[in-house]
Amino acid sequence: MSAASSAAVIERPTPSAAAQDLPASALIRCEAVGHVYRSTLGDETQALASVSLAVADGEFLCLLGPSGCGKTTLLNMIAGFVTPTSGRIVVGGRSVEGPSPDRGLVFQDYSLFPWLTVAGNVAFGPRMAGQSAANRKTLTAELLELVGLGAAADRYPSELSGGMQQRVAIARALATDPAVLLMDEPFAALDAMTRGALQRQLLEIHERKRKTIVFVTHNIAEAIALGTRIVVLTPHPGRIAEDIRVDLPRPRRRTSNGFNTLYERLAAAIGVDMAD
Ligand SMILES: Nc1ncnc2c1ncn2[C@@H]1O[C@H](COP(=O)(O)OP(=O)(O)OP(=O)(O)O)[C@@H](O)[C@H]1O
Repeated sequence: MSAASSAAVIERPTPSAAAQDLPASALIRCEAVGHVYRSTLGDETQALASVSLAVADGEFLCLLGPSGCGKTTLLNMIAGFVTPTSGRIVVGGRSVEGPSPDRGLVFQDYSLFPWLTVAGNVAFGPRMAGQSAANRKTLTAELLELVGLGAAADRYPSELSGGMQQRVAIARALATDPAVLLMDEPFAALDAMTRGALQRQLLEIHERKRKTIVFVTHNIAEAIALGTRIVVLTPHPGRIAEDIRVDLPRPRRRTSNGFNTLYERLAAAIGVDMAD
C-alpha cells in the first residue's frame, strides 16, 4: 500500500480563519487558543499561539511534538486545568471553564491514591458522584476485567508494577463514563514490552467503548501505532505543523512501508534527524 493511500492529509485551515471554519458538530473545538505563562517576575513564555483544532466523536487523536512545544498545555486547557489566554475551548457544545467528570485523565506518573485499594481507586469517581455501593461494585468489576486486573482488586498501588498501575489509572478514568479520555504521555515511563501491551489494550478499549481520545506523546512510533489522526506541534510558540489522518490497517507493523513512510514524514516535521 502506498503512503498516499494510507495516510491522507486533512486540509488545515489557516490559523486566522480557522476558528469559524471548525465543524460545529465536533466534540472538541479548540478555537484559536493560545497560552502565555507569566512568572511572578513578569517573564512571559508563549506556549501556544492560535491553535485551531476540531476533534470528532470517536477519534483517537495523537498530539505529537518535541519537548516544550505545548502538548501538555493544550491537553490541560482541554481538561480545564489551564485557562487559555486567547481563544476558547468547547467540549460537547459547552465552553470549558474547569475540570469535569466528562473528561477523564491519565497522566504519566499514574497518580493513584496510595491509601485506596485498586477497586477503591476505580470506584472513587462514581462514589463522589453518589452512585450506590451495588452499582460501584458492578462497574469496578467490569472495568478491572476490561484492563485485565480482575484478580488485583484488593491490592494497593504500591504492590503493583508500573504497567499495572497505569491499567488502574485507565480504569479509574473510565469509571465516570467520560465522553473524552485525555492522556498525557501515559506509557512514557514503561519498558518497551509493557508499553506495547498497554498500547494494544488501549486500542481494544477504544474499539469497545468508542471513547474520544486525545493522547500526548513525543514518540513517533507510538503515535503511528495508536492514532486515527496525528497532529504535530512545533515549538516557540506551539503551532500545528501537520494534521494527518492515519488509515494504515491494524495491527500496524513497524516493518511495513506505510509505517516507515509516515515515520519519516513525521520525523521531518518535528525535526528529528533520521541518521541519529
Ligand atoms: N507553569 C509554567 N510556567 C512557565 N512556563 C511554562 C509552564 N509550563 C510550561 N511552560 C513552558 O511552556 C512551553 C510549553 O510547555 P508544555 O509543557 O506544554 O510542552 P510539552 O510539549 O508538553 O513538553 P514536554 O514534552 O517536555 O512535557 C515550554 O516552553 C515550557 O517551558
